[in-house]
Amino acid sequence: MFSHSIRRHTQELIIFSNLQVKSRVIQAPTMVYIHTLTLLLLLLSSATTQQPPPDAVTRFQQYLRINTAHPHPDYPAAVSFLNDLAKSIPNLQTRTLYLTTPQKPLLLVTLPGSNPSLPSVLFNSHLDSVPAEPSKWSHPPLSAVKTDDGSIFARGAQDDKCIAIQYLEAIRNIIAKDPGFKPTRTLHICYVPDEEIGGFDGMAKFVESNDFKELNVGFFLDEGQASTNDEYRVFYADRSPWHIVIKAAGQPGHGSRMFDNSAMENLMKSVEIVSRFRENQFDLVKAGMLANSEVVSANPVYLKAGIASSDGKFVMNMQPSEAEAGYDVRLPPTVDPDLLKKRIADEWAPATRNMSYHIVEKGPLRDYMGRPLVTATNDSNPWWMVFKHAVEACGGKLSKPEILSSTTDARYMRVRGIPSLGFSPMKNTPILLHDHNEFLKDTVFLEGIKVYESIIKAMSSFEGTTP
Ligand SMILES: CSCC[C@H](NC=O)C(=O)O
Ligand SMILES: [Zn+2]
Ligand SMILES: [Zn+2]
Repeated sequence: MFSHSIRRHTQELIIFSNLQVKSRVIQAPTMVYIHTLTLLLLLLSSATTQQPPPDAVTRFQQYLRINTAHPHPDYPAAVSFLNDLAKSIPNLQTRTLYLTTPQKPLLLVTLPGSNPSLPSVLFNSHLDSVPAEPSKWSHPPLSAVKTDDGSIFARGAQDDKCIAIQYLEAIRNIIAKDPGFKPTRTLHICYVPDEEIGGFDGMAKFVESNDFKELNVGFFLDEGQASTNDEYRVFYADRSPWHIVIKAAGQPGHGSRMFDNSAMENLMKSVEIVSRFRENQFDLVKAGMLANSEVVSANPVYLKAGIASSDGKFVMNMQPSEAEAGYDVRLPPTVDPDLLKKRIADEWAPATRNMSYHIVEKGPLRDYMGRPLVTATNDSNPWWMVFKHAVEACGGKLSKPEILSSTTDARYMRVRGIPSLGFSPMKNTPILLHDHNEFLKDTVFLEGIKVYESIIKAMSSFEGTTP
């Protein structure tokens, strides 16, 4: 029912966009003139826009210069660029889907396989980036400037515009070397909006659509993170985000009075308790017992209290009757969510201290069978074996598979039982996602293309049976 209404909505939007050109009656000689002019314009525009720039690194820089940072990402411009790029590669088909508004398109690129009845392989890259603070950067975040040592500075260089271009360049290279190349399984690439803000208008809508169901996806490859050493990192799960707001109510009164049960006192006791929990979790990491992404993180992100005065400051001689704190909490798939909920109710926000709380679970914790959202990285998962061998076949080394600290759109696949890995081939690279001065070296970017060539060939031509 739900997916039907999305589909209808999508079709309406497509029809709407086809009706943009207004019709009117034109005389015949004028018509010929207009046709010639149109043809000339078309030829000119294909010469200027269809022609890809000369090399992969330049194409990467061009993509980085399109502003897809929140809060105003220019998705149509990014999709138009990627669509042109895909169209410059033989055999690639493209489709633009509108799952919500015309401002949030999703681009689907397809390399058809010779046996379309086999489950397909889907590679993903999100179109959006987090914002940047230009004054804190050594080069403007949209400049994609390449310094003498080959470092390309731009917001999105690592997260995740590199993989967007690497996928296409890898296919370009495969076909250039072997023009008759046709994979067994169909390979799709999707470019989705809004991952950085939860994917609710992006991947979450896409997986509900008939367009997605028709792809019959058997394996999903998404973004990962850079590694600071010589091995590539690979991720088999994400932590799940909870946004928790803790509220305290309490006795108001004159700023000079001492009394029990003020809202601020109640909230601050909570803040201390959460901080202690955070410290205990972090100690496990510092002691080397667990990785960062294997513990629960609970980071305070805002505090709100006080009575505003007319000059925009706070009234200092009033103790407020309400106070609240916001937390970004991340749960690894190994943690029992009910135990954490009990801890929150009993310790972080006890009703006995006039506290209340609200948890927004920003994603599922279990798949449709009630299993934790993890992808097997052993020989029970043939996709894992093919992936691993493909990376090794081109000389790459993989470090021990990890849980990702943050959250990606892969959770929308794992919840459907689709095996999914997170991987961005960036080694010997500082981890700069969401940081100032995000950059990627041209040599690392180009080496990543070679890795994807190997992965794409192996995964799309894998003929074995899959669970
Ligand atoms: C609420 S889901 C947010 C997803 C986001 N992804 C990347 O940073 C993250 O914060 O991990
Ligand atoms: Zn990302
Ligand atoms: Zn990100």
